[in-house]
Amino acid sequence: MSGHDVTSARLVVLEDGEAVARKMAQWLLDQALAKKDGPFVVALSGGSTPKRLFKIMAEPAYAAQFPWRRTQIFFGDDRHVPFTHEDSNFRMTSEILIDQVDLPPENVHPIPADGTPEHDAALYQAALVDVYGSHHLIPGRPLFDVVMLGMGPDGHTASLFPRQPILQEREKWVAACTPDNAPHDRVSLTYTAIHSSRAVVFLIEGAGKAEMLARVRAGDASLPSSHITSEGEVVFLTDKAAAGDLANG
Ligand SMILES: O=C1O[C@H](COP(=O)(O)O)[C@@H](O)[C@H](O)[C@H]1O
Repeated sequence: MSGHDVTSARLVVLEDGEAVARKMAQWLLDQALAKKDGPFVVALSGGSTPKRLFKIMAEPAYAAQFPWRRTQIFFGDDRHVPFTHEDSNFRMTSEILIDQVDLPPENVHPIPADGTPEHDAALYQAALVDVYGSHHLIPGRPLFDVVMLGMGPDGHTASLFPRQPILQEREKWVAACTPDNAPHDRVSLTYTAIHSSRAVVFLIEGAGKAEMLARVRAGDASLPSSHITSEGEVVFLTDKAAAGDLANG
């Protein structure tokens, strides 16, 4: 696949998690305002890292500037649990961001969780096809403007977990995954869908992720995050603690 990968990705190192979240919020606003042809389509990450970003995006002064009505919100992955479950990425994002801003409900696309994971993955792909307007990904016409990603301590990103068949999926845009080292069945964007993006941005914070980030930057093929590509740009936005020695070079 042509485009950019994690070894050539831009590394942006900021003082701390607050600075990372503020930078990402401003960058997202700039991208959204600059998008003139069609909707601004974003895939959000889950877990704990994006919470600070979502709080900033819900602040009245920020939210008033954001073009919510022409923004389509998707999720990079979710745990296959009811929307009310404490581990649901959709629940977390709704409470902190979605319910606080002027987003039309039809612009918000939670990953369904009431069928089998495989069936719900197919439904989610259909929702993406609907917004994209084609069953086939067209190079030069990305599915997403921005895919936000996190990274787990095992090198997983979205719900692309080590040792799982989803890592080999190249046709489907969305697939099910059952990690052997983390709770819950998952539904996740595949590498193929993530690649169809103008930009992929990893948000990575904390000293606990420094070793993993260094291995991913070096292209360690055993880690799922190392295989992320985008037909646009790939960026790591990190705090000093996660960047470790990479901050110096
Ligand atoms: O399970 C998940 O983990 C990753 C990383 O989460 P974090 O808590 O370390 O920020 C996250 O990006 C993904 O969306 C989530 O489902």
